[in-house]
Amino acid sequence: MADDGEVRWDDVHKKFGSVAALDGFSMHAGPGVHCVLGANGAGKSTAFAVLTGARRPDTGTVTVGGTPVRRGGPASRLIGFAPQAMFFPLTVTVREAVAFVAAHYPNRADVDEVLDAVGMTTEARRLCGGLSGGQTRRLGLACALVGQTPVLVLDEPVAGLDRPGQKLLHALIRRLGDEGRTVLVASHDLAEVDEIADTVTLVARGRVLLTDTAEGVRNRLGSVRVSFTADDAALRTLTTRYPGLEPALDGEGRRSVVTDRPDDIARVILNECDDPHLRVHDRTLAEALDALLDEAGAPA
Ligand SMILES: Nc1ncnc2c1ncn2[C@@H]1O[C@H](COP(=O)(O)OP(=O)(O)OP(=O)(O)O)[C@@H](O)[C@H]1O
Repeated sequence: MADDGEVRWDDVHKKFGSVAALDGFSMHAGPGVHCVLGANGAGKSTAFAVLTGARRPDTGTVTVGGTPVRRGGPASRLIGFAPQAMFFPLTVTVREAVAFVAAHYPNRADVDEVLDAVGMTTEARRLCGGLSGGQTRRLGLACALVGQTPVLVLDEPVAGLDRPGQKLLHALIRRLGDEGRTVLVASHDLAEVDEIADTVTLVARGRVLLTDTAEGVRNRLGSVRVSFTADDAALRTLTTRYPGLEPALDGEGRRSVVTDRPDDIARVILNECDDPHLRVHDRTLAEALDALLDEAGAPA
């Protein structure tokens, strides 16, 4: 019997008219934070919609905790879902809206604690109709969290939140992942992914291109960046020795290259320059993802 937090899509197809939103989508995730990336229209939200039972796949299977998903079926009690946009009755209070959602879950959290977790304590008695965009987003997240479900599906959770709200949410998502919940996050924000992801999945044209650990993605390509200052003669020597190398220039006059041969590059720079201020940096996850998305022709 699969753990309640195990989610799985097997060869899922879903068309809207002639558009194949999912075209053989297969993915598996267990406890931890799993970031799903891909261009607009890649199929991320549709993959989430078939997981939560909001949409029915044309073919293929989707399971949560080993149970096939169907609208209103038992698997839906295992999932807390915050889609990109949520609409609330204008004349109920924030607290009432969260309490209404909580009533559908057997293992619900204390409503006020959840409102505190998303930074909405002072808005608890406000009417939903009077909330700002960011406050409505936080309310949607509170509704996703209040069921204390083993699986959380968050579609661009911090879009529209102010910086303190983003930090609060990122810390919360990390904590939920560390507690052993399965948290699926669709995101376009590579810095966010770098901060919270245990695994990264790239989606393009309705299919999964790759899934790897954050560490695995960092190591997939030439994994370090070498930065330095160099005069034109030294740069010429470097690019002659390594054709194809195109050192980037930053605003402070420093050059940098991403390479899987940092020792060789560093040796040339140290030989050619008197005072190159050489630094070797670990490549960030965002840089590695950018390169992978470019390679796949699938911008984030
Ligand atoms: N209800 C719908 N009717 C018609 N086409 C749809 C519908 N929902 C999604 N699509 C189409 O399916 C494809 C996948 O859309 P989806 O919303 O899953 O992409 P996404 O990866 O979540 O994009 P974004 O990053 O913009 O949110 C797109 O071409 C989209 O236009």
